[in-house]
Amino acid sequence: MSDMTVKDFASKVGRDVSRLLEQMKEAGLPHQAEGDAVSEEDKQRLLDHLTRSHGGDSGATKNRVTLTRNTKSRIRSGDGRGKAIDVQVRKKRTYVKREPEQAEEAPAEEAGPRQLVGDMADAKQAQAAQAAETAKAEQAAAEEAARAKAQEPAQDTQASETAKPAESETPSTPEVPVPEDIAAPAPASEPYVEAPPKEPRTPNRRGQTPHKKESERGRKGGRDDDDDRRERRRGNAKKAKRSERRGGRRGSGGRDNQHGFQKPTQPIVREVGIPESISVAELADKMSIKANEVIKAMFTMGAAVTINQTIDQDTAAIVVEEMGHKPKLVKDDALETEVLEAISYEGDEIMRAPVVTVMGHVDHGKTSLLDFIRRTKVATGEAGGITQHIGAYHVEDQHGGVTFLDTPGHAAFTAMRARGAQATDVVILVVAADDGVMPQTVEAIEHSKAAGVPMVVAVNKVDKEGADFDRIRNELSQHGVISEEWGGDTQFVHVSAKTGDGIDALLEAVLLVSEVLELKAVPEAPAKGVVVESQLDKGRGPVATVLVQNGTLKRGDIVLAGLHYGRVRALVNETGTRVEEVGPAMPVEIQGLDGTPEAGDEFIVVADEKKAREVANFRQGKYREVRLARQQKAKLENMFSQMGQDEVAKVNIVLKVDVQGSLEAIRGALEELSTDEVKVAVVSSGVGGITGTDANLAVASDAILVGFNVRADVSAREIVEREGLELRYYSVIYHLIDEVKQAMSGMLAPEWKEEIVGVAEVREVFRAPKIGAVAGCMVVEGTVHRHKRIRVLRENVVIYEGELESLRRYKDDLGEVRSGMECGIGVKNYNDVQVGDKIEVFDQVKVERSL
Ligand SMILES: Nc1nc2c(ncn2[C@@H]2O[C@H](COP(=O)(O)OP(=O)(O)OP(=O)(O)O)[C@@H](O)[C@H]2O)c(=O)[nH]1
Repeated sequence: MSDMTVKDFASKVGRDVSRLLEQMKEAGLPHQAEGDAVSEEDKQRLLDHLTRSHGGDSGATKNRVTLTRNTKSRIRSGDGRGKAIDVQVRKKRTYVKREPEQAEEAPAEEAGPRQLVGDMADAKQAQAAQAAETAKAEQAAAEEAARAKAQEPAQDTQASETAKPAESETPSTPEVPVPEDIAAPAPASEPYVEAPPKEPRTPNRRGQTPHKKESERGRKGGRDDDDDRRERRRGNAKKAKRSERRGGRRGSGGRDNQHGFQKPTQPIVREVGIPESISVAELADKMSIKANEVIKAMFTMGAAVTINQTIDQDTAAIVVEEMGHKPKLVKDDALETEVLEAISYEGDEIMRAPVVTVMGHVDHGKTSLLDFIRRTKVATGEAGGITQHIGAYHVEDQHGGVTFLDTPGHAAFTAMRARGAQATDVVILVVAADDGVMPQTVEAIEHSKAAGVPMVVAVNKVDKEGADFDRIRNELSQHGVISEEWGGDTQFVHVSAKTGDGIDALLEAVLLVSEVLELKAVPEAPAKGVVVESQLDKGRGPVATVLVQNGTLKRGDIVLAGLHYGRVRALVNETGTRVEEVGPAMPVEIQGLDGTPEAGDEFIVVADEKKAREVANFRQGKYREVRLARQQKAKLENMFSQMGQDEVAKVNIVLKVDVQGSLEAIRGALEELSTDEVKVAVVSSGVGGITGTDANLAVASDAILVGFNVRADVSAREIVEREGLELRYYSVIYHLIDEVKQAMSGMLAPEWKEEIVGVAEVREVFRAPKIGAVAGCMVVEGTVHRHKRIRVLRENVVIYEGELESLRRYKDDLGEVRSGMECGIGVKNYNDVQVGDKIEVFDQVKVERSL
């Protein structure tokens, strides 16, 4: 074969002359110009160099060639008119000569480098030709893939049907250009195999993990060459082809797409911190699982909960254990504890005055007694001698001081105790001499005994005739209250709240008891005590009467009381005098709190205002949670889910209606709904609008507020809003009964609910002969719509239901008028509108249920 020039050679191999020269230079050949002669040896050197640079090693055991190809095609779905999708398939195939002996045997020398490059060029042409055929082949391959999929769906893990056929067709199709001179002759059945996939980063994935799924996946995806070869040897060409496809893709995926995640082989057991209450969503989050799983788990445990429902610590702990994690109960009042523990109450103790509560049966003279003592014993202040009523007062006797809590009756005493406050040292039990021991006398005895508070019996009304002291002693002894004369330890004092007889003796007796009790306090300490009562004063803001039980409360102190806190702006005692400080066992009214704490709330003086605020905020949050939990319980919709949790589910209702007649009917009908499983109890009912007292009662008794043709007033609505009470309005008895019935049977909650969309207040009424009454209104809430149904309310009671005849503003007829605007309203077929009435516009809205 005669030598040729570089130019000839370049044109022969279809290469750019300069590029070829470059490659020759890289191969260490001396050629510089296109006219330089290229010998057979030069070609051989160039070939060796090129082979090496393609990852092969001439004469070495592994030769490889990499082919890349892009094909583009367009497929149409359906009958050809459907959506056209462009499919681009990028393929990179590396072929490796695996068997060195075979390579050696190969007559590579015979073919020669010229042949090689020539064939390389041919290969290019073949490739081009093949591209034209690709679409056809794709079609065929798609069909084949579909068939394969149908036959072995479990094995086919490929995702994209559009990309799959084009790619899968390539490696095994005969037109793949495998240059014979590189791909030295090898057994026809197995000339070349694709480069084996790199070992996945997880070594020996197959069979190493105990998870069945994982190992299966490993087996499927990680099929290696050995498997493939074995399959080929078996002559199962089709299967081999498929596995090759899979293996090839997995191979490259193994290299490029391998991620570092390893599926944990053991379940992860987390330590889950559970606060005192937690929502289902939060709990799931802490366990790193979906809320649905928690809901499911709880459902199997017999509790139906919703994602936002708050559950208590104990329940949450059970759920966490059930899910295989470790619960860790967390006290979330750490800050509070820290603040409280930081206060030191160390110091010299002094004797303090006793705090007294007066109890007894109705009309036995409790108030009279308290009033008499206040009137006669409280030193009048500078403000014209008028004593101020602040819920507690202090009297000084020649024997010592006594502080009276000015809220007679055991209801107040117990309410305070229910809040954890033990304010009373001594109870004065008032028994009217002419009436004797009555039911509430007995209750009072029980309450004070339960609190472990000693008693002094004041036998009152001794000025009246017909007193039988022995009978009283006798009756009381039956309840464990035995007078000293009879060998017991209770002092009996005969008094008259009317004349004042025996009052001094009574005070003396109280002081005697308190001496035995050795009541002590540290005056030189930050104050702490209990809230006796509080209210929102129009001029002064929140004011609270507190009883200092220990320490000294000073003006300027930072007080944390229940859910509220504040700097004490002013201290006013029972005589109306402003004071700078008060010591132990003294009542005082304080101003400066940011809200009104509840009677019975504890108050403390803290050093840091910021911490006081934080604790108050925390308490408010906690209070809200407790309230939310309670709300959930009191909802009509949740009634069914409560069944089975307790022995008998109970739904409490506070009912207000428009007229006495409906009251009896509704009350009866509701109570008749009670079954063995669910008890419907109307805890309170009455005629008239829903007031703040009704709402408070509903709060206290976990009840639903139901208004039948009546509406809630402002204070009630405020409480409803604040406490999240359920307030429902009805105007048809059947609807009310039906909804409660549905809730009881666990059916869906009412799908349709009335929603008040606007309220207009009647400010003036114009009467025109033709059109009747037109109400000049101000829209005070929402929007008044011309075409929606309306009700006319008087004193929050519905007096008419119908629709609007006209809605006007100046001379324009309007479809709707928004809040804050005036308008003229004509009610269809109703002319009795009066100033002060309200016109409420309502809508029927669909309530979406969520469990
Ligand atoms: N004669 C006489 N009447 C008295 C005496 N103490 C109270 N009363 C009268 O008894 C009635 C009831 O007295 P209250 O002080 O209102 O009795 P109470 O226990 O506070 O009653 P409730 O507040 O309803 O629980 C009033 O009419 C008093 O005037 C007394 O010592 N002698």
